[in-house]
Amino acid sequence: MEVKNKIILALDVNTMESAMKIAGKVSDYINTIKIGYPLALAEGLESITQIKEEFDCNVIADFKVADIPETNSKIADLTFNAGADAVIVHGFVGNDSVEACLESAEDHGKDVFLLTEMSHPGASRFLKGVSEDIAAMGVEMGIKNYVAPATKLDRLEKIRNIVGNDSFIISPGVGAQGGDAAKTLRFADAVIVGRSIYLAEDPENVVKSIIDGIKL
Ligand SMILES: O=C1C[C@H](C(=O)O)N([C@@H]2O[C@H](COP(=O)(O)O)[C@@H](O)[C@H]2O)C(=O)N1
Repeated sequence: MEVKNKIILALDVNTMESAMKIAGKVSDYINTIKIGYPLALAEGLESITQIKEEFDCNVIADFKVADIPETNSKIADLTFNAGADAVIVHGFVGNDSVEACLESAEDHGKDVFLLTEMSHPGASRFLKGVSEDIAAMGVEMGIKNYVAPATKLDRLEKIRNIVGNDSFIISPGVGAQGGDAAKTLRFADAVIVGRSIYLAEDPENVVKSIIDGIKL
């Protein structure tokens, strides 16, 4: 996935009106948008379709898919049919559940991002202990796209070392959660930014300053 300016907008607003407004303000700089439960539950899977059509952008559906294989297949099929280019899948549920999403992605010519470790403090209690195994499972399964935290650079580096330099890592936690874009991009290929952009008075200016900070 070609992510313009290495920035993915996490569009965690709960109306199409605000989604369109914010995405429109930054569309010159951002070509990849992550849509998760806030917008999808509020406005339906149609939100994916509309954003994709309006901005001709990459859409990553952040549904953190984590069910049994049969249900994962249904979730992934519905998500890709709505127009998503990729779906984020939890790895802790094991390879059969992840495989179900991979098969759906293959059927649709789309991608899976495997979520290895999360950016919030609570992830250290359980997920941290298995995140490297999850990354290793992803490698065994031939997965090339991963999610790993911008707030824990030591963990991000470990995940990079496991998945290799030819894998594509996107990292959430920049800005509102304390992560730094430039430092994160030492190990990741793109950063995910939500509140710092969509809550800003001037989202375009925030994006431009992140881009400047990355270039330094
Ligand atoms: O570990 C993870 C996984 C998950 C994800 O990207 O899959 N996210 C998502 O990334 C965005 C950060 O938003 P903001 O904090 O910039 O407003 C939100 O949509 C979160 O749901 C994380 O924040 N950490």
